[in-house]
Amino acid sequence: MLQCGYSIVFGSRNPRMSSLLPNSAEVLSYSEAAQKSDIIIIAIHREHYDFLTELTEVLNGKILVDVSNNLKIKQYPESNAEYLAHLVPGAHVVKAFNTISAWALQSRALDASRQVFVCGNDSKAKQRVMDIVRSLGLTPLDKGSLMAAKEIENYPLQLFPMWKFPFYLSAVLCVFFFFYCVIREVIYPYVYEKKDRTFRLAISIPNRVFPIAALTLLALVYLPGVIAAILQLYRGTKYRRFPDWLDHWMLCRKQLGLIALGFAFLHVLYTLVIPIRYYVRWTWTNRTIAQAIAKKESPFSTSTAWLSDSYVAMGMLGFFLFVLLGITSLPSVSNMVNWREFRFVQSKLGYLTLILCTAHTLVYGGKRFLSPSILVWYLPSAYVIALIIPCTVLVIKFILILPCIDKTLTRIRKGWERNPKFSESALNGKTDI
Ligand SMILES: NC(=O)C1=CN([C@@H]2O[C@H](COP(=O)(O)OP(=O)(O)OC[C@H]3O[C@@H](n4cnc5c(N)ncnc54)[C@H](OP(=O)(O)O)[C@@H]3O)[C@@H](O)[C@H]2O)C=CC1
Ligand SMILES: [Fe+3]
Repeated sequence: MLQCGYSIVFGSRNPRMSSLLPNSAEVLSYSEAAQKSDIIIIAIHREHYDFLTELTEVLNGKILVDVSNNLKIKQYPESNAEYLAHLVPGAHVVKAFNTISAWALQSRALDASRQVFVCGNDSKAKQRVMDIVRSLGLTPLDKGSLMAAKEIENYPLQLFPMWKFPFYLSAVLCVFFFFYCVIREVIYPYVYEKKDRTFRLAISIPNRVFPIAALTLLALVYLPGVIAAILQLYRGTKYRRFPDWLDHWMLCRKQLGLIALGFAFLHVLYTLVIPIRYYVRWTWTNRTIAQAIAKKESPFSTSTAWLSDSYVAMGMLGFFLFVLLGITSLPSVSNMVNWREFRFVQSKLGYLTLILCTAHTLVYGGKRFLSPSILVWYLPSAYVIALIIPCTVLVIKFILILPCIDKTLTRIRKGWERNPKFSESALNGKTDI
C-alpha cells in the first residue's frame, strides 16, 4: 500500500519493538493509529479482537477491514466479520483480502489468485475498500452484505469440495474392478490350471479397469439428468426441489466427467503399448509357428475384420468427442460459448460420446460374453458389469424419456392453465422453486 501511494500508519502493542516494518512506516500505539486513520485493516487473529472494545469510541464511524481466517470450517457460530461488527457496533465492517496470501502480496505472484472477495453492509465503506483493492492491482468481487462473510471465510479452508465425491467414487470403482479381474484372470487360472498369470497385474488388468471406470463414470455423468427428468415427469412439475443427494450429484458432473476423461486417456496409452509387450509378441510368434508346423491355414474372416475395425473406430471417435467435451468444460472455453451452444456440446455430443463408447465396449466384449468360460467361472466378464449403467441410461433416455417428454410438457402446461391458483402461487414465489 505504501508503494501504491497510500499514507499508512501501523498500530502495535509495542510500537518500538516492530523491527519488521519498512523504514518509511510510522508505527503508533493501537489507539493513536486508530485515531489517525479512517480505514483500519484489522490484521490480527480473531481470538485477540477483545481489546477493540476499549477503542469503540475512537472506531466510531470508521471503516474496519476484517482480513481474518479460521483454522477450520464451523470453528465459531458466526463469521469473524460479524463478530467484529458486534464488538464495534459503531464501525462499518468490511470483509476483504482473506483469500489473498501474504506470499501473493509480497512476491506479487502472477500465478496466485488476484480476486479479492469483498462484502459489507455499508455500501460506501465497501466501495472505498474495493477502490483500494483495485489500486493494488487486484480484482475486487462484490459478494454482497456481511452475511456473505461466512462463505468468504470458508473459501480458503475448502479442499476441492466438488472433487470429493467423484474421487471416492472412482477409487471404489477401480478397487472393485481390479480385484474382480484379479479373481477371474489371476487367481482362477492359478487354482484350476496352476498357471502363473501374475504378470497381468501390470498392464492387462489395469487396461480393463481404466476403460470400465471411464465408461461407468461417463454414464454416471448422465444418470442424474435422467433421474431428474423421471422425477419431474413423475411429479408433473419442475417447480419442486430435487433431493439433496441428487442436487450434489448434478453439481459435480463436470468433475466426474474429467476423471472419466483421465481414465480414457490411460486406456488409450495402455492400448498403444500392446504390440511391444513380450507376452503379446510371444503369443503371436507361437501361434504362427504352431500353424506352420501343423501346416494349418487360417482363412481371412471378413466379419471378424469388420468387428475389429468397427470397435476400434468407435473407440477412437468416442475418445475424440470425449476430449472435445473435456475442452469445452474448461472455464476459458465455456465462457466463449453461449448457454445453448454449451448445452448442445455437453448434452447432445455427450450422449453421442456415451453411445460410441458403450458400443465400443459392447463390440469388444461381445465375443467374451458368449464365451462358455463365463458359465464355468460363474462370474460374468467385467465388461458385462461395465455395460449395465451406460445401457440403462441410454435406454431410459431414448426409449422412455424422449418420447413422452412433449406429451407431458403439454399436460403440465394445460394443468397450469386449468389451475390458476397453482400458477399464481408459483409466480408469487410461494412454491419451492
Ligand atoms: N498470513 C497470511 O498469509 C494471511 C493472514 N490472514 C489473516 O490475517 C490476520 C493476521 O495474520 P498474521 O499476520 O499471520 O498473524 P500474526 O500471528 O503474525 O499476528 C499479527 C499481529 O497480531 C498482533 N497481536 C498478537 N496478539 C495480540 C493480542 N493479544 N492483542 C492484540 N494484538 C495482538 C501482533 O501485533 P503486535 O505484536 O505488533 O501488537 C501481531 O503482529 C489473521 O486473522 C489471519 O487469519 C489472512 C489471509 C492471509
Ligand atoms: Fe477400448
